[in-house]
Amino acid sequence: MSVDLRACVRQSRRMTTPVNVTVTGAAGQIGYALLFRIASGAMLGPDTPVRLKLLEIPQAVKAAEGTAMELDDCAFPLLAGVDIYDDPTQGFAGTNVALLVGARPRGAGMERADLLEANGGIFAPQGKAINDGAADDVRVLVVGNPANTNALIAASNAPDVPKERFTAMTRLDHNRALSQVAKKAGVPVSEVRRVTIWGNHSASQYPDLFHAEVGGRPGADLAADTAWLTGEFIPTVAKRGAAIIEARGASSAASAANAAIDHVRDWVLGTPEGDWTSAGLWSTGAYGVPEGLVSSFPVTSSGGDWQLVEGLEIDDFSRARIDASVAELAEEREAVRSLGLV
Ligand SMILES: NC(=O)c1ccc[n+]([C@@H]2O[C@H](COP(=O)([O-])OP(=O)(O)OC[C@H]3O[C@@H](n4cnc5c(N)ncnc54)[C@H](O)[C@@H]3O)[C@@H](O)[C@H]2O)c1
Ligand SMILES: O=C(O)C[C@H](O)C(=O)O
Repeated sequence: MSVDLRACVRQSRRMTTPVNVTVTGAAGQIGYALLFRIASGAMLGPDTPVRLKLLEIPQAVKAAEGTAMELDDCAFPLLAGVDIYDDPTQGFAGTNVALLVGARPRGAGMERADLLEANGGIFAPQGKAINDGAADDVRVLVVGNPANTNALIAASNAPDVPKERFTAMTRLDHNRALSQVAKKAGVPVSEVRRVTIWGNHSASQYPDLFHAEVGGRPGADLAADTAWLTGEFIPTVAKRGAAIIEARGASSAASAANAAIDHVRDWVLGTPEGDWTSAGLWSTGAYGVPEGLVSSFPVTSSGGDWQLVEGLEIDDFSRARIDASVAELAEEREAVRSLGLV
């Protein structure tokens, strides 16, 4: 019998029933930065036991076993067990939270969309396995790139799971925007609220300050510095992934894992009063984004569900940028249609 995830979290606190969390790509860079924090309680709260289900390709199972040994060695009080699979059907059986990280990262000079063909094929079978075997309350976060379109592929292959349970990660972009704004304004990150990432997790994304509040002042005051907005802020946030690959020689890992934790924690436990965050959601047509694209929107969460922040005024400057990113999402959807993935 299925149970609602929030009820499961509440029940876990009383009875130690673990929440099943599947992490794909568990032996990868992000997996290594993610698993220990999930097991410590950072994602589902300090009283909720978790059972980790690690899904890897056969060649990486041994490395995943090493990570599982280290998880054991941490003696996390909340960790009820770790199982390792190389078969999606088993990896997603009974799962309540699925973090789809496993996919190839881009290298220097590539765009995330260049990964569509290499990675797209991973998400159709995983969507089917989630459809057939996950718990009825399953919540899915796609991290593997191109994240929005991979979420679209997974959701399209899971016809029995409500579309709103499939999300793509733009929380890293959101957090990057918070930091850039805080630095510019000389305020702590905690004083930056209601920033929005619109569109695709790609260089076309639009980080929007026009509804933000920064140090108690309207974000529009900062955005009025057009040279900074268009010459620094937007490109710095949108191209940060490439800048990190260039500097580190590998794509972001700890910050991506942190963003995944933030995303799921807020989804399950709720967003703070008076603020919102950004997440890639299946569009129902809001803000002119065509239905059935997975696009980033401003969202709050309560009761274990995302709610779109509605009624924001979108001026011509923002409209053009949202439209450009959404057009890219539509192109990616056409590309995966032609590959037969949706
Ligand atoms: N959305 C975001 O903000 C964001 C941020 C950072 C990275 N990413 C993406 O996350 C993905 C993972 O990045 P990484 O740095 O951990 O890469 P990585 O190469 O270090 O690890 C990827 C892991 O996935 C595994 N894998 C591959 N195919 C799999 C499959 N079918 N099932 C299960 N596991 C599979 C690999 O064996 C490997 O261990 C990349 O696509 C990267 O671009 C997204
Ligand atoms: O940019 C990448 O390819 C990795 C990731 O999506 C990021 O934003 O850091």
